Amino acid sequence: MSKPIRPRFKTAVLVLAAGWLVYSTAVAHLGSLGGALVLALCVAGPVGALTYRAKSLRSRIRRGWPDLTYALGLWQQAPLPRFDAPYEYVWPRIARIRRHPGGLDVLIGLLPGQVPDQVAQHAQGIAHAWRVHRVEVASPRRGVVVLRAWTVDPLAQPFTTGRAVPSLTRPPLTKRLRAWWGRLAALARRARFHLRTLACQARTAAASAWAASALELPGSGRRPSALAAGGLPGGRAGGGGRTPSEPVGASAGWASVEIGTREDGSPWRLRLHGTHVLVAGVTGAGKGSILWGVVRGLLPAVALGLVQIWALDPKRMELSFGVSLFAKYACDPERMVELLEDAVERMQERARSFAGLVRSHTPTPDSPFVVLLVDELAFLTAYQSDRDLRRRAEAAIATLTSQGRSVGFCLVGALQDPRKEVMNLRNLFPDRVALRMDEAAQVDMVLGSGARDRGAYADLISPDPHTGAGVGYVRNEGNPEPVRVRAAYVPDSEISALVSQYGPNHSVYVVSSPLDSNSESGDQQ
Ligand SMILES: Nc1ncnc2c1ncn2[C@@H]1O[C@H](COP(=O)(O)OP(=O)(O)OP(=O)(O)O)[C@@H](O)[C@H]1O
Repeated sequence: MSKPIRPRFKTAVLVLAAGWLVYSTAVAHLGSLGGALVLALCVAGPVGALTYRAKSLRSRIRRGWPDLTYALGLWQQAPLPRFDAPYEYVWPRIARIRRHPGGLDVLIGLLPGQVPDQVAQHAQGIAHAWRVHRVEVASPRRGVVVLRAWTVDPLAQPFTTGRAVPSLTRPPLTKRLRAWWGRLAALARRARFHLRTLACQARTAAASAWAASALELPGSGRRPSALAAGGLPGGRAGGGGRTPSEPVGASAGWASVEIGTREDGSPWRLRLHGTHVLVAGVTGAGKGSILWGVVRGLLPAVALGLVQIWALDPKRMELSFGVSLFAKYACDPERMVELLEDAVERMQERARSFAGLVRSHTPTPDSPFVVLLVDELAFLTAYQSDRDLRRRAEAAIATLTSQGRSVGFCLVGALQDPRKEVMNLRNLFPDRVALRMDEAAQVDMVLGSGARDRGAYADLISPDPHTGAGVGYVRNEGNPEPVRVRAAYVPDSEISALVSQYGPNHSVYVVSSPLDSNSESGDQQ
């Protein structure tokens, strides 16, 4: 028993001796006031440290981990060294706790026979036990699980890229003061979040530079030319096989568009060229902000003639607001199906002309990148009472999504109900976004099996539009890990501004008018 006490005893004697030395020096030079100050510091220091230790999330996690793992059923019985030895239990140990910009990463070593899914299915219970906003589970390597605890929700505040719409009635002073205080607090939280992000990025960059120099890699710190050209999804400029001789399209951004923010504070760029995107969410989940984010991001390239946006708007309430921005627009069932079939025809014609000559499509005014926005896909595939129209629509959507991406056709479809009876073609969309969902099972229907267990709790997104609209989880083709994102809100005033800036500049071929149920065809300009 005496062995572990001895070093502590020595330390205590040394600390007391040092304290006495500091105290007597302070009394000798500053008198009794100096002595009182040193005494106050001596009391406040350890009390502060003990309080922090007791209250900090890090120490709460460490202290409560054995009990929590017991409650979650993650304990195992240790093998008995002798038949008469008492039973002993082991639990997955915390190897390390690291800071990340929005909270803590807790690195757990799994016990033999345990799999990450066993921990992942308790992510919610762990978040409640730790009193944090959310816990994500990832397994970066075999035998290890990282529990990413988010203490704050960086996406709780909505944002737009346009100007705020001024309120018509002036709220009372107390309300205004509270709103100002809320804004200040949110600003401080954002600043803190961004500072932490910067610090993390600097640390990561320093670590990779150090690792590269330690390994003496030639050209360390430089990206391979293929990546530097922006061909990666998520590259800030347009990509998709872009060559240095095509600066125009690159600056206008057609391969991907920035439509919001990811949970880690980085911009959320939605890849469009070379893929198709399915956006699912209940009514009011914010599908409109994604559709309008795509439109807003593509308009500079539309103005250059490199991109065409075709809009299918069965509700007549969403995309009709900016009808002059689209190369084609349809809102009644028959015209919408015709428009889809027209896209299929053009796609096949382009494929025939590319065959043997071009392997990847690069937009030019002669062969623009065509983005079809379909609001409420189920209207064509499930709710359509005309069986022939439904069959034609399904055939056209299936052909476009299975063959269109390599020849510069992208379908962005929105729908409310992701069940197979409603949308049996969802597997043909490589990239998918799950906004707020009604049921837990629907999350996996949209994002793929196991997405919810990996932390995509789309069914738990707040129904309050201020906190939850536009919030969702995105799963890209190359990365099965769902990423939490929030789309920027595109207010009506901004759509009007886009219409007046870009609307009259290019010719509009309206297939059917949003104001008229008797559809008509023809060139408007
Ligand atoms: N990104 C966002 N940030 C904040 N609020 C948003 C955002 N997107 C939408 N909202 C709010 O939520 C409301 C509903 O959004 P929206 O109409 O886009 O939902 P939806 O999913 O398209 O619904 P529906 O399927 O019924 O058309 C909007 O009126 C707006 O107030």
